[in-house]
Amino acid sequence: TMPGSYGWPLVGPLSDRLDYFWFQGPDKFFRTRAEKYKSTVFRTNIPPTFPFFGNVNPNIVAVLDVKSFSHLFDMDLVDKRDVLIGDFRPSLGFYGGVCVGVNLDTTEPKHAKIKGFAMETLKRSSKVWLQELRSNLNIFWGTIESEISKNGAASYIFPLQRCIFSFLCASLAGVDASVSPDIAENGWKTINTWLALQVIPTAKLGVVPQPLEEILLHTWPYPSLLIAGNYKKLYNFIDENAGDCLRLGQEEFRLTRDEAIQNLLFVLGFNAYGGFSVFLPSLIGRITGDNSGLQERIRTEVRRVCGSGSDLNFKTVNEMELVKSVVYETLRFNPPVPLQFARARKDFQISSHDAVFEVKKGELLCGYQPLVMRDANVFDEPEEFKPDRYVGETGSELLNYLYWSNGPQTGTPSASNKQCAAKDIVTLTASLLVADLFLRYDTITGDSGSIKAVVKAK
Ligand code: HEM
Repeated sequence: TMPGSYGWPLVGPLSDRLDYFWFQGPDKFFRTRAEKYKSTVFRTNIPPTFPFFGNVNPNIVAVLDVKSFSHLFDMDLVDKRDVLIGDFRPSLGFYGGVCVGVNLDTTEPKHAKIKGFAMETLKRSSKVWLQELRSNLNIFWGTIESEISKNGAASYIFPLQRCIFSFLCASLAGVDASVSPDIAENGWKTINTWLALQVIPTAKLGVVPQPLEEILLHTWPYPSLLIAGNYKKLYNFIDENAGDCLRLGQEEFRLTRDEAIQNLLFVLGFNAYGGFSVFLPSLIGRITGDNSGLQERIRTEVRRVCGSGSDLNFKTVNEMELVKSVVYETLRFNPPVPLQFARARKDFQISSHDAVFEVKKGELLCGYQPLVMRDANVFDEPEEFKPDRYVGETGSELLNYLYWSNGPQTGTPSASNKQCAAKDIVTLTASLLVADLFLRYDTITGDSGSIKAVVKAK
Protein backbone atom coordinates (compact mmCIF):
# COMPACT_ATOMS: atom_id res chain seq x y z
CA THR A 1 0.00 0.00 0.00
CA MET A 2 0.94 3.60 -0.49
CA PRO A 3 2.96 5.06 2.40
CA GLY A 4 2.03 8.27 4.24
CA SER A 5 -1.10 9.42 6.01
CA TYR A 6 -3.44 12.35 6.44
CA GLY A 7 -3.24 12.21 10.25
CA TRP A 8 -6.12 13.02 12.57
CA PRO A 9 -8.89 15.20 11.15
CA LEU A 10 -8.04 18.92 11.54
CA VAL A 11 -4.85 18.18 13.50
CA GLY A 12 -3.08 16.36 10.65
CA PRO A 13 -3.78 19.04 8.04
CA LEU A 14 -2.94 21.84 10.48
CA SER A 15 0.38 20.30 11.46
CA ASP A 16 1.27 19.68 7.80
CA ARG A 17 0.30 23.25 7.01
CA LEU A 18 2.66 24.59 9.68
CA ASP A 19 5.47 22.36 8.40
CA TYR A 20 4.85 23.48 4.82
CA PHE A 21 4.71 27.21 5.48
CA TRP A 22 6.75 27.61 8.62
CA PHE A 23 8.88 24.88 10.19
CA GLN A 24 10.13 23.29 6.97
CA GLY A 25 9.11 25.16 3.82
CA PRO A 26 7.92 23.33 0.68
CA ASP A 27 11.27 21.83 -0.32
CA LYS A 28 12.09 20.31 3.04
CA PHE A 29 8.43 19.36 3.50
CA PHE A 30 8.50 17.04 0.50
CA ARG A 31 12.11 15.88 0.96
CA THR A 32 11.77 14.83 4.60
CA ARG A 33 8.58 12.92 3.91
CA ALA A 34 10.05 11.15 0.89
CA GLU A 35 13.01 10.10 3.06
CA LYS A 36 10.83 9.04 5.95
CA TYR A 37 8.59 6.88 3.74
CA LYS A 38 11.46 5.80 1.46
CA SER A 39 9.15 6.51 -1.46
CA THR A 40 8.64 9.26 -4.05
CA VAL A 41 4.88 8.61 -3.94
CA PHE A 42 3.00 9.04 -0.65
CA ARG A 43 -0.08 10.55 0.95
CA THR A 44 0.03 13.82 2.88
CA ASN A 45 -1.78 17.16 3.23
CA ILE A 46 -1.05 20.47 1.60
CA PRO A 47 -2.35 23.92 2.60
CA PRO A 48 -4.56 25.87 2.53
CA THR A 49 -6.53 24.33 5.34
CA PHE A 50 -8.24 24.85 8.67
CA PRO A 51 -10.02 26.84 9.91
CA PHE A 52 -11.44 29.11 7.17
CA PHE A 53 -10.94 26.88 4.16
CA GLY A 54 -13.73 24.51 5.20
CA ASN A 55 -14.61 23.46 1.66
CA VAL A 56 -10.99 22.72 0.68
CA ASN A 57 -9.81 19.13 0.99
CA PRO A 58 -6.07 19.21 1.85
CA ASN A 59 -5.47 15.47 1.21
CA ILE A 60 -3.09 14.77 -1.68
CA VAL A 61 -0.96 12.05 -3.20
CA ALA A 62 2.52 13.55 -3.64
CA VAL A 63 4.37 12.45 -6.81
CA LEU A 64 8.05 13.34 -6.72
CA ASP A 65 9.87 11.44 -9.45
CA VAL A 66 9.81 11.73 -13.24
CA LYS A 67 7.95 8.48 -13.78
CA SER A 68 5.06 9.00 -11.37
CA PHE A 69 4.79 12.69 -12.31
CA SER A 70 4.22 11.81 -15.96
CA HIS A 71 0.81 10.32 -15.00
CA LEU A 72 -0.31 13.93 -14.61
CA PHE A 73 -0.15 14.30 -18.41
CA ASP A 74 -2.30 11.28 -19.20
CA MET A 75 -5.73 12.71 -19.83
CA ASP A 76 -7.30 9.23 -19.76
CA LEU A 77 -6.24 8.94 -16.15
CA VAL A 78 -6.67 12.44 -14.76
CA ASP A 79 -9.14 15.30 -14.74
CA LYS A 80 -7.76 18.86 -14.67
CA ARG A 81 -10.91 20.79 -13.79
CA ASP A 82 -10.40 23.51 -11.17
CA VAL A 83 -7.07 22.20 -9.91
CA LEU A 84 -4.64 24.83 -11.20
CA ILE A 85 -3.31 25.58 -7.70
CA GLY A 86 -4.84 22.62 -5.84
CA ASP A 87 -8.25 21.84 -4.44
CA PHE A 88 -8.45 25.51 -3.50
CA ARG A 89 -9.72 27.59 -6.40
CA PRO A 90 -9.74 31.38 -6.09
CA SER A 91 -13.13 33.06 -6.49
CA LEU A 92 -14.40 33.28 -10.07
CA GLY A 93 -14.94 36.96 -9.31
CA PHE A 94 -11.29 37.45 -10.26
CA TYR A 95 -12.34 36.72 -13.86
CA GLY A 96 -15.73 38.39 -13.86
CA GLY A 97 -17.46 35.08 -13.08
CA VAL A 98 -16.15 33.33 -16.20
CA CYS A 99 -14.67 29.83 -15.93
CA VAL A 100 -11.36 30.49 -17.72
CA GLY A 101 -9.72 27.84 -19.92
CA VAL A 102 -6.94 26.87 -17.56
CA ASN A 103 -9.59 25.70 -15.07
CA LEU A 104 -11.33 23.45 -17.60
CA ASP A 105 -10.78 19.77 -18.20
CA THR A 106 -10.11 18.48 -21.72
CA THR A 107 -13.51 16.71 -21.71
CA GLU A 108 -15.26 20.08 -21.64
CA PRO A 109 -15.93 21.37 -25.18
CA LYS A 110 -15.10 24.89 -24.12
CA HIS A 111 -11.52 23.88 -23.31
CA ALA A 112 -10.80 23.20 -26.99
CA LYS A 113 -12.25 26.56 -28.03
CA ILE A 114 -10.35 28.57 -25.44
CA LYS A 115 -7.08 26.74 -25.97
CA GLY A 116 -7.50 27.16 -29.71
CA PHE A 117 -8.05 30.88 -29.14
CA ALA A 118 -4.85 31.10 -27.07
CA MET A 119 -2.79 29.18 -29.62
CA GLU A 120 -4.10 31.12 -32.59
CA THR A 121 -3.44 34.39 -30.75
CA LEU A 122 0.14 33.27 -30.20
CA LYS A 123 0.50 32.25 -33.81
CA ARG A 124 -0.70 35.62 -35.06
CA SER A 125 1.51 37.48 -32.62
CA SER A 126 4.61 35.72 -33.92
CA LYS A 127 4.88 38.37 -36.65
CA VAL A 128 5.56 41.14 -34.16
CA TRP A 129 6.95 39.06 -31.27
CA LEU A 130 10.67 39.54 -31.97
CA GLN A 131 10.47 43.22 -32.74
CA GLU A 132 8.27 44.01 -29.73
CA LEU A 133 10.51 41.96 -27.45
CA ARG A 134 13.66 43.75 -28.56
CA SER A 135 12.19 47.24 -28.44
CA ASN A 136 10.83 46.66 -24.93
CA LEU A 137 14.13 45.14 -23.82
CA ASN A 138 15.84 48.22 -25.18
CA ILE A 139 13.76 50.41 -22.90
CA PHE A 140 14.35 48.03 -20.00
CA TRP A 141 18.14 48.01 -20.32
CA GLY A 142 18.14 51.77 -20.80
CA THR A 143 16.37 52.14 -17.44
CA ILE A 144 18.83 49.75 -15.80
CA GLU A 145 21.86 51.59 -17.18
CA SER A 146 20.68 54.98 -16.00
CA GLU A 147 19.79 53.53 -12.60
CA ILE A 148 23.29 52.03 -12.26
CA SER A 149 24.95 55.29 -13.18
CA LYS A 150 22.80 57.15 -10.64
CA ASN A 151 22.85 54.69 -7.74
CA GLY A 152 25.61 52.20 -8.43
CA ALA A 153 23.12 49.33 -8.78
CA ALA A 154 19.63 48.73 -10.17
CA SER A 155 16.96 46.49 -8.73
CA TYR A 156 15.31 45.24 -11.83
CA ILE A 157 12.16 43.30 -10.94
CA PHE A 158 9.73 46.19 -11.37
CA PRO A 159 11.31 47.62 -14.53
CA LEU A 160 11.35 44.08 -15.94
CA GLN A 161 7.67 43.58 -15.08
CA ARG A 162 6.80 46.85 -16.75
CA CYS A 163 8.72 45.68 -19.82
CA ILE A 164 6.99 42.26 -19.82
CA PHE A 165 3.57 43.87 -19.48
CA SER A 166 4.07 46.31 -22.30
CA PHE A 167 5.62 43.59 -24.49
CA LEU A 168 2.66 41.23 -23.91
CA CYS A 169 0.04 43.90 -24.53
CA ALA A 170 1.69 44.64 -27.86
CA SER A 171 2.43 41.08 -28.93
CA LEU A 172 -0.49 39.04 -27.56
CA ALA A 173 -3.30 41.59 -27.47
CA GLY A 174 -2.01 43.75 -30.34
CA VAL A 175 -2.30 46.91 -28.25
CA ASP A 176 0.28 49.58 -27.55
CA ALA A 177 -0.14 50.08 -23.79
CA SER A 178 0.78 53.73 -24.08
CA VAL A 179 -2.58 54.50 -25.73
CA SER A 180 -3.69 54.60 -22.10
CA PRO A 181 -1.13 56.39 -19.89
CA ASP A 182 -2.93 55.07 -16.80
CA ILE A 183 -2.67 51.43 -17.97
CA ALA A 184 0.94 51.83 -19.13
CA GLU A 185 1.84 53.18 -15.69
CA ASN A 186 -0.35 50.97 -13.51
CA GLY A 187 -1.55 47.93 -15.48
CA TRP A 188 1.29 45.67 -14.34
CA LYS A 189 0.82 46.77 -10.73
CA THR A 190 -2.84 45.81 -10.97
CA ILE A 191 -1.85 42.39 -12.28
CA ASN A 192 0.64 41.94 -9.43
CA THR A 193 -2.10 42.55 -6.87
CA TRP A 194 -4.62 40.45 -8.80
CA LEU A 195 -2.16 37.53 -8.89
CA ALA A 196 -1.14 37.90 -5.25
CA LEU A 197 -4.73 37.87 -3.99
CA GLN A 198 -5.34 34.61 -5.82
CA VAL A 199 -2.24 32.69 -4.79
CA ILE A 200 -1.30 33.99 -1.32
CA PRO A 201 -3.32 31.31 0.54
CA THR A 202 -1.14 28.65 -1.13
CA ALA A 203 2.26 30.33 -1.13
CA LYS A 204 5.07 30.58 1.41
CA LEU A 205 5.98 34.26 1.33
CA GLY A 206 8.51 35.02 4.06
CA VAL A 207 7.73 38.75 3.88
CA VAL A 208 6.39 38.99 7.44
CA PRO A 209 7.76 36.95 10.35
CA GLN A 210 5.91 33.88 11.55
CA PRO A 211 3.47 33.33 13.18
CA LEU A 212 2.11 36.52 11.65
CA GLU A 213 2.23 35.12 8.11
CA GLU A 214 0.12 32.16 9.22
CA ILE A 215 -2.37 34.24 11.17
CA LEU A 216 -2.67 37.22 8.84
CA LEU A 217 -2.01 35.89 5.36
CA HIS A 218 -2.71 32.16 5.20
CA THR A 219 -5.96 32.04 7.10
CA TRP A 220 -8.61 33.03 4.58
CA PRO A 221 -9.23 33.37 0.85
CA TYR A 222 -9.22 36.92 -0.49
CA PRO A 223 -12.28 38.47 -2.11
CA SER A 224 -11.93 39.63 -5.71
CA LEU A 225 -13.63 42.87 -4.66
CA LEU A 226 -10.27 44.13 -3.37
CA ILE A 227 -9.05 44.50 -6.95
CA ALA A 228 -12.33 44.74 -8.88
CA GLY A 229 -12.05 48.47 -9.66
CA ASN A 230 -8.58 48.28 -11.18
CA TYR A 231 -9.32 44.98 -12.92
CA LYS A 232 -12.28 46.65 -14.57
CA LYS A 233 -9.90 49.28 -15.98
CA LEU A 234 -7.81 46.54 -17.57
CA TYR A 235 -10.99 44.92 -18.87
CA ASN A 236 -12.11 48.17 -20.49
CA PHE A 237 -8.65 48.75 -21.92
CA ILE A 238 -8.78 45.36 -23.67
CA ASP A 239 -12.41 45.82 -24.68
CA GLU A 240 -11.69 49.19 -26.27
CA ASN A 241 -8.33 48.43 -27.90
CA ALA A 242 -7.89 44.72 -28.64
CA GLY A 243 -10.62 44.52 -31.27
CA ASP A 244 -8.78 42.28 -33.75
CA CYS A 245 -7.81 39.73 -31.14
CA LEU A 246 -11.30 39.70 -29.58
CA ARG A 247 -12.95 39.28 -32.96
CA LEU A 248 -10.80 36.20 -33.50
CA GLY A 249 -12.14 34.73 -30.25
CA GLN A 250 -15.70 35.62 -31.11
CA GLU A 251 -15.81 34.67 -34.77
CA GLU A 252 -13.42 31.77 -35.06
CA PHE A 253 -13.84 30.20 -31.63
CA ARG A 254 -17.45 31.18 -30.87
CA LEU A 255 -16.73 32.81 -27.53
CA THR A 256 -18.83 35.69 -26.26
CA ARG A 257 -16.99 39.00 -26.18
CA ASP A 258 -16.91 38.82 -22.39
CA GLU A 259 -15.42 35.31 -22.46
CA ALA A 260 -12.83 36.41 -25.00
CA ILE A 261 -11.80 39.39 -22.85
CA GLN A 262 -11.64 37.41 -19.59
CA ASN A 263 -9.65 34.63 -21.21
CA LEU A 264 -7.28 37.00 -22.97
CA LEU A 265 -6.70 38.80 -19.66
CA PHE A 266 -6.12 35.50 -17.91
CA VAL A 267 -3.61 34.23 -20.44
CA LEU A 268 -1.87 37.59 -20.59
CA GLY A 269 -1.92 38.28 -16.84
CA PHE A 270 -1.71 34.90 -15.16
CA ASN A 271 -0.04 32.53 -17.62
CA ALA A 272 2.24 34.82 -19.57
CA TYR A 273 2.97 37.78 -17.27
CA GLY A 274 2.96 35.60 -14.14
CA GLY A 275 5.15 32.93 -15.76
CA PHE A 276 7.72 35.34 -17.20
CA SER A 277 7.81 37.38 -13.97
CA VAL A 278 9.07 34.29 -12.16
CA PHE A 279 11.16 32.72 -14.90
CA LEU A 280 13.07 35.67 -16.37
CA PRO A 281 14.52 36.93 -13.05
CA SER A 282 15.78 33.43 -12.30
CA LEU A 283 17.38 33.27 -15.75
CA ILE A 284 18.93 36.76 -15.49
CA GLY A 285 20.08 35.98 -11.94
CA ARG A 286 21.69 32.74 -13.03
CA ILE A 287 23.65 34.42 -15.82
CA THR A 288 24.59 37.66 -14.08
CA GLY A 289 25.63 35.84 -10.92
CA ASP A 290 27.86 33.35 -12.71
CA ASN A 291 31.61 33.49 -12.29
CA SER A 292 32.52 30.18 -13.90
CA GLY A 293 33.24 31.66 -17.32
CA LEU A 294 29.75 30.91 -18.64
CA GLN A 295 29.18 34.50 -19.75
CA GLU A 296 32.21 34.39 -21.97
CA ARG A 297 31.13 31.14 -23.56
CA ILE A 298 27.60 32.41 -24.22
CA ARG A 299 28.91 35.68 -25.61
CA THR A 300 31.21 33.83 -28.00
CA GLU A 301 28.39 31.62 -29.24
CA VAL A 302 25.93 34.48 -29.68
CA ARG A 303 28.40 36.64 -31.59
CA ARG A 304 29.61 33.78 -33.72
CA VAL A 305 26.07 33.00 -34.85
CA CYS A 306 24.93 36.58 -35.25
CA GLY A 307 28.01 37.93 -36.98
CA SER A 308 27.65 41.67 -36.93
CA GLY A 309 24.77 41.49 -34.48
CA SER A 310 22.22 42.59 -36.99
CA ASP A 311 20.56 39.27 -37.57
CA LEU A 312 19.19 37.95 -34.30
CA ASN A 313 15.94 36.17 -35.06
CA PHE A 314 13.99 32.95 -34.41
CA LYS A 315 16.14 31.04 -36.86
CA THR A 316 19.55 32.18 -35.66
CA VAL A 317 18.66 31.84 -31.99
CA ASN A 318 17.76 28.25 -32.69
CA GLU A 319 21.36 27.59 -33.69
CA MET A 320 22.64 28.67 -30.27
CA GLU A 321 23.02 25.31 -28.55
CA LEU A 322 24.53 26.64 -25.36
CA VAL A 323 22.03 29.48 -24.97
CA LYS A 324 19.13 27.05 -25.39
CA SER A 325 20.67 24.57 -22.98
CA VAL A 326 21.13 27.27 -20.31
CA VAL A 327 17.47 28.20 -20.73
CA TYR A 328 16.36 24.56 -20.35
CA GLU A 329 18.63 24.00 -17.39
CA THR A 330 17.22 27.08 -15.66
CA LEU A 331 13.71 25.68 -16.19
CA ARG A 332 14.82 22.35 -14.72
CA PHE A 333 16.68 23.88 -11.80
CA ASN A 334 13.99 26.42 -10.88
CA PRO A 335 10.69 25.36 -12.46
CA PRO A 336 8.65 28.61 -12.51
CA VAL A 337 5.41 26.82 -11.62
CA PRO A 338 6.52 24.49 -8.84
CA LEU A 339 3.28 22.63 -8.19
CA GLN A 340 1.00 20.78 -10.59
CA PHE A 341 -2.22 19.06 -9.66
CA ALA A 342 -4.58 16.56 -11.31
CA ARG A 343 -7.49 14.49 -10.04
CA ALA A 344 -7.80 10.74 -10.66
CA ARG A 345 -10.60 10.16 -13.19
CA LYS A 346 -10.85 6.53 -12.11
CA ASP A 347 -9.06 4.00 -9.94
CA PHE A 348 -5.66 3.28 -11.46
CA GLN A 349 -2.16 2.15 -10.68
CA ILE A 350 0.60 4.71 -10.44
CA SER A 351 4.24 3.66 -10.89
CA SER A 352 7.30 5.28 -9.44
CA HIS A 353 10.76 4.02 -10.45
CA ASP A 354 10.61 1.25 -7.90
CA ALA A 355 6.99 0.58 -6.89
CA VAL A 356 3.37 0.53 -8.00
CA PHE A 357 0.49 1.94 -5.94
CA GLU A 358 -3.30 2.05 -6.16
CA VAL A 359 -4.85 5.49 -6.60
CA LYS A 360 -8.60 5.89 -6.04
CA LYS A 361 -10.94 7.84 -8.27
CA GLY A 362 -11.22 11.43 -7.03
CA GLU A 363 -7.86 11.55 -5.26
CA LEU A 364 -5.78 14.65 -5.96
CA LEU A 365 -2.26 14.06 -7.28
CA CYS A 366 0.25 16.77 -6.48
CA GLY A 367 3.58 16.96 -8.28
CA TYR A 368 6.32 19.13 -6.84
CA GLN A 369 8.50 19.97 -9.82
CA PRO A 370 11.63 21.19 -8.02
CA LEU A 371 12.14 17.63 -6.71
CA VAL A 372 10.84 15.84 -9.79
CA MET A 373 13.34 17.78 -11.90
CA ARG A 374 16.15 16.54 -9.64
CA ASP A 375 15.34 12.89 -10.16
CA ALA A 376 18.72 11.15 -10.05
CA ASN A 377 17.40 8.28 -12.17
CA VAL A 378 17.19 10.66 -15.12
CA PHE A 379 19.46 13.64 -14.46
CA ASP A 380 23.19 13.16 -13.73
CA GLU A 381 24.33 15.14 -10.70
CA PRO A 382 20.82 16.55 -10.37
CA GLU A 383 21.75 19.12 -7.72
CA GLU A 384 24.28 20.74 -10.08
CA PHE A 385 23.40 23.47 -12.54
CA LYS A 386 25.04 22.18 -15.72
CA PRO A 387 24.84 24.75 -18.52
CA ASP A 388 25.64 22.18 -21.24
CA ARG A 389 23.31 19.48 -20.01
CA TYR A 390 21.09 19.50 -23.13
CA VAL A 391 23.77 19.99 -25.78
CA GLY A 392 24.29 17.22 -28.33
CA GLU A 393 22.32 14.09 -29.06
CA THR A 394 22.32 12.47 -25.61
CA GLY A 395 21.72 15.90 -24.09
CA SER A 396 18.65 16.56 -26.18
CA GLU A 397 17.19 13.16 -25.16
CA LEU A 398 16.72 14.72 -21.73
CA LEU A 399 14.14 17.11 -23.17
CA ASN A 400 11.71 14.19 -22.92
CA TYR A 401 11.90 14.67 -19.16
CA LEU A 402 11.83 18.45 -18.90
CA TYR A 403 8.36 19.14 -17.53
CA TRP A 404 8.06 22.87 -16.67
CA SER A 405 5.20 23.33 -19.19
CA ASN A 406 3.03 20.56 -17.69
CA GLY A 407 4.26 18.16 -20.36
CA PRO A 408 7.56 17.05 -21.86
CA GLN A 409 9.59 19.65 -23.76
CA THR A 410 9.31 17.26 -26.74
CA GLY A 411 5.49 17.21 -26.46
CA THR A 412 2.93 19.19 -28.45
CA PRO A 413 0.35 21.37 -26.70
CA SER A 414 -3.13 20.75 -28.10
CA ALA A 415 -6.84 20.88 -27.35
CA SER A 416 -6.66 17.33 -26.03
CA ASN A 417 -3.97 17.96 -23.42
CA LYS A 418 -3.22 20.57 -20.76
CA GLN A 419 0.29 21.45 -21.78
CA CYS A 420 1.24 25.14 -21.80
CA ALA A 421 0.12 26.68 -25.08
CA ALA A 422 3.35 28.67 -25.19
CA LYS A 423 5.77 25.79 -24.56
CA ASP A 424 8.02 26.69 -27.50
CA ILE A 425 7.67 30.44 -27.58
CA VAL A 426 8.60 30.70 -23.89
CA THR A 427 11.97 29.00 -24.39
CA LEU A 428 12.55 30.91 -27.62
CA THR A 429 11.77 34.21 -25.93
CA ALA A 430 14.12 33.44 -23.06
CA SER A 431 16.86 32.47 -25.53
CA LEU A 432 16.30 35.72 -27.43
CA LEU A 433 16.63 37.66 -24.20
CA VAL A 434 19.96 36.00 -23.45
CA ALA A 435 21.26 36.52 -26.98
CA ASP A 436 20.12 40.16 -26.99
CA LEU A 437 21.89 40.62 -23.66
CA PHE A 438 25.23 39.47 -25.06
CA LEU A 439 24.95 41.50 -28.22
CA ARG A 440 24.48 44.49 -25.94
CA TYR A 441 27.05 43.82 -23.22
CA ASP A 442 30.43 42.12 -22.87
CA THR A 443 29.82 41.29 -19.22
CA ILE A 444 27.12 41.87 -16.64
CA THR A 445 27.21 41.48 -12.87
CA GLY A 446 24.32 40.98 -10.50
CA ASP A 447 21.93 38.48 -8.93
CA SER A 448 18.25 37.54 -9.14
CA GLY A 449 17.20 40.93 -7.75
CA SER A 450 19.65 43.55 -8.95
CA ILE A 451 22.23 44.43 -11.57
CA LYS A 452 25.45 45.91 -10.25
CA ALA A 453 27.42 46.61 -13.42
CA VAL A 454 27.35 46.23 -17.18
CA VAL A 455 30.21 46.53 -19.66
CA LYS A 456 28.94 47.58 -23.07
CA ALA A 457 29.89 45.58 -26.11
CA LYS A 458 32.94 47.06 -27.82
C1 HEM B 1 7.54 31.48 -18.43
C2 HEM B 1 6.32 31.56 -18.83
C3 HEM B 1 5.29 30.48 -18.66
C4 HEM B 1 5.26 29.43 -17.79
C5 HEM B 1 6.27 29.06 -16.73
C6 HEM B 1 4.04 28.69 -18.07
C7 HEM B 1 3.65 27.53 -17.41
C8 HEM B 1 2.46 26.86 -17.62
C9 HEM B 1 2.03 25.68 -16.91
C10 HEM B 1 2.82 24.97 -15.81
C11 HEM B 1 0.80 25.35 -17.36
C12 HEM B 1 -0.06 24.17 -16.89
C13 HEM B 1 -0.88 24.52 -15.68
C14 HEM B 1 -1.66 23.33 -15.18
O1 HEM B 1 -2.66 22.97 -15.84
O2 HEM B 1 -1.30 22.75 -14.16
C15 HEM B 1 0.44 26.31 -18.38
C16 HEM B 1 -0.75 26.32 -19.07
C17 HEM B 1 -1.07 27.26 -20.00
N1 HEM B 1 -0.26 28.28 -20.47
FE1 HEM B 1 1.63 28.66 -19.92
N2 HEM B 1 3.37 29.30 -19.08
C18 HEM B 1 4.09 30.39 -19.47
C19 HEM B 1 3.79 31.29 -20.47
C20 HEM B 1 2.65 31.25 -21.22
C21 HEM B 1 2.34 32.19 -22.27
C22 HEM B 1 3.27 33.30 -22.79
C23 HEM B 1 1.13 31.87 -22.73
C24 HEM B 1 0.47 32.63 -23.84
C25 HEM B 1 -0.42 32.20 -24.63
C26 HEM B 1 0.67 30.70 -21.98
C27 HEM B 1 -0.55 30.06 -22.14
C28 HEM B 1 -0.98 28.96 -21.42
C29 HEM B 1 -2.29 28.39 -21.55
C30 HEM B 1 -3.40 28.86 -22.47
C31 HEM B 1 -2.35 27.31 -20.66
C32 HEM B 1 -3.55 26.39 -20.40
C33 HEM B 1 -3.46 25.15 -21.23
C34 HEM B 1 -4.73 24.34 -21.19
O3 HEM B 1 -5.70 24.74 -20.52
O4 HEM B 1 -4.79 23.31 -21.84
N3 HEM B 1 1.62 30.36 -21.08
N4 HEM B 1 1.49 27.22 -18.52
